[in-house]
Amino acid sequence: MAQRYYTVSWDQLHRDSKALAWRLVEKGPWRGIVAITRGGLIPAAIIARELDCRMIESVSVITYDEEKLGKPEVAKPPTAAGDGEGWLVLDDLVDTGSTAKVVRAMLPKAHMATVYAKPAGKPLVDTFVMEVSQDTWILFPWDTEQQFVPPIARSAQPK
Ligand SMILES: O=P(O)(O)OC[C@H]1O[C@H](OP(=O)(O)OP(=O)(O)O)[C@H](O)[C@@H]1O
Ligand SMILES: Nc1nc2[nH]cnc2c(=O)[nH]1
Ligand SMILES: [Mg+2]
Repeated sequence: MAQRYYTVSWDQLHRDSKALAWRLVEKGPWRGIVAITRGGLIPAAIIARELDCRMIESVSVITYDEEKLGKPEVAKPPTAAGDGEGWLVLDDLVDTGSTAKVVRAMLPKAHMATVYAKPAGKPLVDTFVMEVSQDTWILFPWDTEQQFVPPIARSAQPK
């Protein structure tokens, strides 16, 4: 289990994805975008809009069962992106780098980018926006919902 959580709101995800688009627009032009599903789909949609790109491919890699790391399984390989030359591969984050490694092997010439990166996976991506520590679990807006929390005074330990 992660030692801490970092909650990302829809607003923040939109802002951080646009910041990534600003970095990527300078590195194009791009033939198309390969989204690593499922987490890469929303950043890919935001970035495709900013880069004016309508050629979207997907690759599905299943690496985690909730917070439990497993062996990456390719549920759907990319078919339209060849060896990846001129293509941009997008994911929400890189953590251990297991997913990125598998996708790199399929698309060796692609440019890989994520919105968030942890230190262990950082060397596997070409561009990212924000680094978070390795012991942090990022909670995306699709993983969470707003709910009641009790006042601090009621949950604090008595002295
Ligand atoms: O760098 P890694 O340690 O491989 O972790 C990063 C990957 O883990 C998550 O995907 P997940 O396997 O949970 O699937 P999902 O995107 O379908 O939710 C996340 O979206 C990245 O794709
Ligand atoms: N939501 C989420 N999925 C992950 N997969 C690997 N690391 C993470 C993380 O920090 N948050
Ligand atoms: Mg994923």
